[in-house]
Amino acid sequence: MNIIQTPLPGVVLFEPRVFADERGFFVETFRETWLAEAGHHVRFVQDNHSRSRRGVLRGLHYQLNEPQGKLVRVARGRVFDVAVDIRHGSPHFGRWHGVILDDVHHRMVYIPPGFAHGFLVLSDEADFVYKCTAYYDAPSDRGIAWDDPDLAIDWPLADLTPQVSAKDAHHPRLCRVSPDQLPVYVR
Ligand SMILES: Cc1cn([C@H]2C[C@H](O)[C@@H](COP(=O)(O)OP(=O)(O)O[C@H]3O[C@H](C)C(=O)[C@H](O)[C@H]3O)O2)c(=O)[nH]c1=O
Repeated sequence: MNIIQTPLPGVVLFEPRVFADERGFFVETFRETWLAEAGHHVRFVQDNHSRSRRGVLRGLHYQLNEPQGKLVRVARGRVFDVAVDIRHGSPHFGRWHGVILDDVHHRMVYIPPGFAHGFLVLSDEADFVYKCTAYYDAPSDRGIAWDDPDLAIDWPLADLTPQVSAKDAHHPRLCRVSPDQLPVYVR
């Protein structure tokens, strides 16, 4: 397993060893020790799985109460995955990092609590699976505009027109979110 600290502090890339043979492949997708090795002492309490068609963009989402850390990966397909530091008081506030996740290299990303998260599906279909460090709390589910001009996320749209949910189409720009509606940066 390669553990790579990304240029966005806190966001970590995991590159597992993939064992391919004539039957197919085998890959370990989670070890509790990986997170500790990466400097994150967290416990996961919920697993999620979403399936999306090409061009779907889910995000940018975050949870205000009990912010969720997420260990994300693509079980099938290919996506462009983005994390944004939106923690009020963070020295990296408003910075984003994007990475391709797919079912060839099986890379995973850990996104700490307090970051907004989203992804764009590049394959015909994508099964996106992830572990969360806190339970889903619908009342405190929040979002940031995926196309926020201040974030200027370089989504690999090419010929894609993003398909976003009605909810995701109406999230505010980060600059319009009051600080009390943002996760707090804890040094
Ligand atoms: C996230 C979640 C959703 N739901 C229910 C609520 C809705 O009735 C339905 C679809 O929810 P939503 O449209 O919020 O699903 P996504 O757009 O995939 O949201 C996720 O997408 C981005 C990329 C994330 O990082 C978050 O994990 C999460 O916000 O599932 C649950 O019951 N439990 C959950 O944990």
